[in-house]
Amino acid sequence: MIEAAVGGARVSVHGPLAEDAETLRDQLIDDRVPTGITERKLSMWPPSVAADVVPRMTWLDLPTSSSDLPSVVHGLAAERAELDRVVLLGMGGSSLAAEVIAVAAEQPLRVLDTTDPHQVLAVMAEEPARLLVVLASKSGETIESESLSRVFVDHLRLHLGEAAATRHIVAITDPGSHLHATAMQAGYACVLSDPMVGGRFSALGPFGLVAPGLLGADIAAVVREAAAVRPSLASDADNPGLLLGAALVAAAERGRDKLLLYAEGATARGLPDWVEQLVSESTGKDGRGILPVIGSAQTAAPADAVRVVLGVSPRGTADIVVDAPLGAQFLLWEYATTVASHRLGVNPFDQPNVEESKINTRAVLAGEHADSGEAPVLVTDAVEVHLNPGRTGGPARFERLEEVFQWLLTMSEPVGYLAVMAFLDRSGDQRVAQLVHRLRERTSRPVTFGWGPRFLHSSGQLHKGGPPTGTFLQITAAVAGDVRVPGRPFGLAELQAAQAEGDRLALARRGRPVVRLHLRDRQAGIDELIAAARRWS
Ligand SMILES: O=P(O)(O)OC[C@H]1O[C@](O)(CO)[C@@H](O)[C@@H]1O
Repeated sequence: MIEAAVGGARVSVHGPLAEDAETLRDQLIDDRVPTGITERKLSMWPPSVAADVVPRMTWLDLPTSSSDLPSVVHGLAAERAELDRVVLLGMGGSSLAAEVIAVAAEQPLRVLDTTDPHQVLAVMAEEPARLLVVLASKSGETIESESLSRVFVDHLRLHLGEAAATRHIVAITDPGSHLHATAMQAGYACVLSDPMVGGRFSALGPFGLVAPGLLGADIAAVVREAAAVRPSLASDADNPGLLLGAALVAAAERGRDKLLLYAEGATARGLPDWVEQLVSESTGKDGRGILPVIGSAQTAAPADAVRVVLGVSPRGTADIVVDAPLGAQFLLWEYATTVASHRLGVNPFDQPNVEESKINTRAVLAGEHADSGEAPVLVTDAVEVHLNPGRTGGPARFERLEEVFQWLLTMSEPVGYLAVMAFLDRSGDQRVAQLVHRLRERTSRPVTFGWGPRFLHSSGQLHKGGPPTGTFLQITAAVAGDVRVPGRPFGLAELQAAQAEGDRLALARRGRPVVRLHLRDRQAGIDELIAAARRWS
């Protein structure tokens, strides 16, 4: 076992990985990586990315530069004390950390990082007079956030009147964005972010802190926890972030490039989703990358995976344990991901392949690709099964849903993974997770799960840009009622369907196996999937 501890944070590496991690850590020290990162040296990075990477290292300053933020947020909250239902509209890095902090603080933050009309309608059904809506988008242009902003601004104005609605809206964005201009014009409270800090590295800035702070979470403590470990990042000894990065890379370099992430204890409960975005979107490109797999029920990790526990490991079965207060977890993982990206030779701050699905989505919305939906290869009472558009190989027909599951698992052998992507309501359709449990019981391969379109801003980058070993199961569904997007020619249901189709086309274009299960009736369809999975096991 090898460990590094500082400021209440402790990283330990166990079993055979410990020796490899120690060797690699020493090599990183010889290469002067700790100061290379903290002193933002261009020479750390391949020349093709260095000029882009180095100016984006200001996330290292957030433990200091965010020290005034808690009092700003406190002021905003005090002026809006009666608005006790906080709704956060934002994708990926603009909402994931906020959700983690709110979960740890047991504050009921309503996060809408979706285009699912059912999930959105459930929040719209709440009393408008109590809503405080946070519009969170660095760019101000992300289609989900922009559409949801239109929906909620219109909703508040309709119920409260234009003048009164203004107090119910807080914007978080980069200076100069379209959202910034709108906020200024409309008189919304607006908290500006550092434009050089990328979304997934912004946990300790306004995107992570404002929404939970408005609900009363102790965000000053989160900043302090990060500040306590910040000095260690420049040092060779007692640098837990360096050991974590070394362990991730040592494992990946020996072919163990999947992280089975488990959270232990209330503090870390929401953390795996945030780590998933950070690691997969930062490293998953140029055919390389580390695949996080959250909360797998598998007892035996496949040979190409390492087990990572966030919190105190009770069973001693982990390869890596990161036991730290939340603020320190954020900073250590950001640093370790930067170390891993350095070693992999990728730019941690871009997400080139997310764009592909976005372009396809816009094309689908514009009516192109109208013929991409080939005839289903199986139709049951409530489920249609579609294979890759323009696919090569694979069965021409399936007789039963079980055969579809079996085929997908076979396609993920021997070194791949199966990604289940559900474009459903993550509050109302949670039962679909039972299907994932069954699939995990039937395979030794990693099975990931993501809600669409949320995962598009997380593991979606790695699906397309990372190692080409994924097999994909997409679940889409009919909607019972749509939500109109004011000023746009589409509603949320059409947008959600176009996002699923856009991503399916991007995956299929790479020759990856993709099955789409379309639920013609949501609840009956989910019932059928679960029943088929049970019959099969
Ligand atoms: O804050 P924005 O600009 O709306 O972006 C949201 C998310 O979309 C991405 O840019 C791409 O997935 C993420 O990196 C980011 O966190």
